[in-house]
Amino acid sequence: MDVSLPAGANPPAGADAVFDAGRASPMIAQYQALKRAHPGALLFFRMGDFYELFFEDALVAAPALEIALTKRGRHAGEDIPMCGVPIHNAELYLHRLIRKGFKVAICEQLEDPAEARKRGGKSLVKRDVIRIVTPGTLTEDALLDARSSNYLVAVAASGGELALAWVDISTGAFWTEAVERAGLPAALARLSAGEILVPERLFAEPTLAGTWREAGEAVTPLPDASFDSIAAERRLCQAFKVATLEGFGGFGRAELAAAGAILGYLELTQKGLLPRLDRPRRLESRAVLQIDPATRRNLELVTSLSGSREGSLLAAIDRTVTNAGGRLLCERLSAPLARPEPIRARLDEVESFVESPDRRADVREALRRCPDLGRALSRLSLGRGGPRDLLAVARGLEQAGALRDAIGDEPALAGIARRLVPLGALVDRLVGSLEDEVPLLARDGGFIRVGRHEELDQLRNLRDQSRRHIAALEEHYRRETGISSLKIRHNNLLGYYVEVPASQLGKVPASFVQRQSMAGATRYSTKELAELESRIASAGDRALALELELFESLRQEVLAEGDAIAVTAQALAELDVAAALAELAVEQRYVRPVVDESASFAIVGGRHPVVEQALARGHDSFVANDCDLGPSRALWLLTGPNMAGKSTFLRQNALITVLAQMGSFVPASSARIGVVDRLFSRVGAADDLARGRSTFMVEMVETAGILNLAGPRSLVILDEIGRGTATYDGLSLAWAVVEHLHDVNRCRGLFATHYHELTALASRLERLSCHTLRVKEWQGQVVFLHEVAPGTADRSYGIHVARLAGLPEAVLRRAEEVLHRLEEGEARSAPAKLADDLPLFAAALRPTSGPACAGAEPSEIERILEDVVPDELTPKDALELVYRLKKCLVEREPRAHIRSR
Ligand SMILES: Nc1ncnc2c1ncn2[C@@H]1O[C@H](COP(=O)(O)OP(=O)(O)OP(=O)(O)O)[C@@H](O)[C@H]1O
Repeated sequence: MDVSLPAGANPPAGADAVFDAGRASPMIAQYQALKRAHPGALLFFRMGDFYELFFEDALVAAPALEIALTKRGRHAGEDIPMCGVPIHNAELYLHRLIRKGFKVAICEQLEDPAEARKRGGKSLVKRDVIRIVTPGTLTEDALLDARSSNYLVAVAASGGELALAWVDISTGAFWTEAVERAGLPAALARLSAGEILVPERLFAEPTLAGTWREAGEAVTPLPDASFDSIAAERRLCQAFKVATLEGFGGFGRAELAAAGAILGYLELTQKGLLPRLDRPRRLESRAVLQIDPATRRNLELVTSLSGSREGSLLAAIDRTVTNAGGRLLCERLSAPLARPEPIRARLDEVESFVESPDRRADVREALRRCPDLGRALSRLSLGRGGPRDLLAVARGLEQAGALRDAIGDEPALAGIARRLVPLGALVDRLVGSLEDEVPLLARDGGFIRVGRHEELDQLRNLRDQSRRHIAALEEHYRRETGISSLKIRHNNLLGYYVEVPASQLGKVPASFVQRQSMAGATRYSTKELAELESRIASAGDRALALELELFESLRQEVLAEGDAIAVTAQALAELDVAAALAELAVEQRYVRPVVDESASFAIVGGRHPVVEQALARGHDSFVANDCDLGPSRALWLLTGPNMAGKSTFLRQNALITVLAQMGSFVPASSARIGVVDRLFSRVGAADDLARGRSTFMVEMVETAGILNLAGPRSLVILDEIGRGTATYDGLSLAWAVVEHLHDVNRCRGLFATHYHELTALASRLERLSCHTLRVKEWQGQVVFLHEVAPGTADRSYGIHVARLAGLPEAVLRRAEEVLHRLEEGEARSAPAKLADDLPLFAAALRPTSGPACAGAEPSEIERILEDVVPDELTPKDALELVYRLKKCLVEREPRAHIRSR
């Protein structure tokens, strides 16, 4: 959509006190004072029907908004740069600026210019900032994504503890969580916050620099004083009108500090107005499945690698019918649980809907009629709501009552049913007071039902009759003057006026007072018209004022039930998610998983939820596979040709775990999962050039994170570790990583590799077993069966895949020739012996018997080794020796660093 503002659309200069030359004019002084009070935000300075931006703000905002940069008046001998946006579609521009990471202070006129004029000729209109719009404090539908939560997060530290607090002010959800340092990136990635408040001291800590970088634009550093835990306690007590926080559960100092910082920031940005918030609740870190940012990205849980929702797991499983349900599904997918009991409770809810299709259909039908209760309530609480929000509350509550009846006495849904509070009296009052169709903004009037309020009805009649009087007056003037084309019109400048075309001017009576003459017509005022106008205006104004009063009293009635409405909104969302997951389960043939405290991981007939649906669209079917990572075979080494389905298999098991632990049925014929506490996945490789990390570096950083954090309850998915470097470095690293996972981390895991040499490890590591993806060679073609079976792959068929990809035939033939020779050489080097040759260095240093090594003369490496007396080497000598040998190898035998497959 083109939202650029034509240069001429700015209001004329001089509409308010002037921006004049020389000293700061009163207007500039007012502007500059407001600007100084709100550093770090662009100032939207209200002037009539526009928000204007001046000086530096104009220079920054004009290109960001793609609107014309103009100038207005002069200051200190220079033109003042300016740009502006019309208020009627200011939200559009705000949206653009917020998206680009700006914060915007909205400065309004606090009085009518006429009132200012009454104080004397050049008096300034009073203005002040009424709100600072920041990415974490949005409430408007136009600025928010309807189907994802928008969190404002604060991170705080106290006495060595670290904690988070977060709110979604568009629904009032308020949480705290104590986190370990190592768990901070995972917690922040889970929340995917719109804005993260960080004390300057933490922001400057070098060990956290990577975390803040990861969060990017969202981070807002604030003075350390904003995170004072004593002040925080006071703030929380005030906000929730309690004398002590004891009843809220035991918050740590850092949690208090973070929660207090959030309240402080809300007060600052909302200018003292606090939205309705739930009482803060503590989330225990161990209650949720820990998923670090890289794993989250790799598994494409809520967005695909390209950043869009399309292609993600969320898009594949979302069958919710309300926005609130969509948000809750997204939250649950981002934060699956790590305790079997609450998972089972969620699964019970889903199962009850799977088993009763009729109830499911009825509930989903009723939910479709449910507006976004939570967001409507939040706007009303901040004074930003309108009649449509009141009506949304009424309709939502009405449906809540209907849904409670539809659920009946189903035991699995009793917990939800109890929280659906229909508030019948409030609904009756709202529905009785409001028209069926109401305007968005209260100031537009016309939303209170006719017949509801006697005085209002009288005023409206008066106003509407007056309008009929205008029509009658027009008719009267036409007859009296004989000017049939005479019209009575209205604009903001002249009010009501009579317009006569130029050709008829001779017939205009003397009593008409000329106001404005234009090319084709002349405009007049008359005494009768002025009187009528004043009657219309006063009746209209009084009617509107009365309607606004009635709106305010309805708003207060709604807010008085705010907590009950918020609870109902949450219950409706939970109902939507349960019914939607049941719909998905039936549609996609998912089964209820068993999630318990055991150490099992037994998936029978597992499928990849996203790939399966994609294949189905092309009428292809997905080949189901089993995966059993029970205690005696917790680690699988998966080999198989390119394109055989290794990555798909790895991911599907991680995704089945996520689905099971978020409380969803899973794509399998049966699944038993001993609850997983941390999920790690390193799949694929991408450069992170922006952060100066190469592909290999990214791979190693992520692998380091896994080896340091994975424990016996973790599930680790590793795909092609080590492929980003020279063969032997890569193989050695992969080798050592598998050993570490097996011996030290002792986690459940799947490790896919093209280093077939690694399969030799199975004979030494008791819980490691080898599996492969089967292929069939048929008439010179390779057929991928996508079946996982015990065993190892003998070839990678990389050249076959390259042929499918369209590499030139000459290149393919040459590659086949090289492969043949390399394989001949490899056969003679007996790589399987590697397993017996630990430590690894010995294996890596043994000269290969490829063509480049086949000389009769002893090689340089052999000569060096001949001179070495191992017992006389210091550790430093040994290390230098390794470097020397390695250098020789690279100089003499670059081919050894080509991957041989
Ligand atoms: N179980 C399956 N059933 C049907 N099709 C599958 C299955 N698994 C994978 N595929 C198809 O095969 C394609 C390749 O799968 P995948 O990327 O997992 O292979 P890979 O073995 O990891 O390949 P590479 O080693 O080249 O990375 C997928 O895009 C998918 O379309």
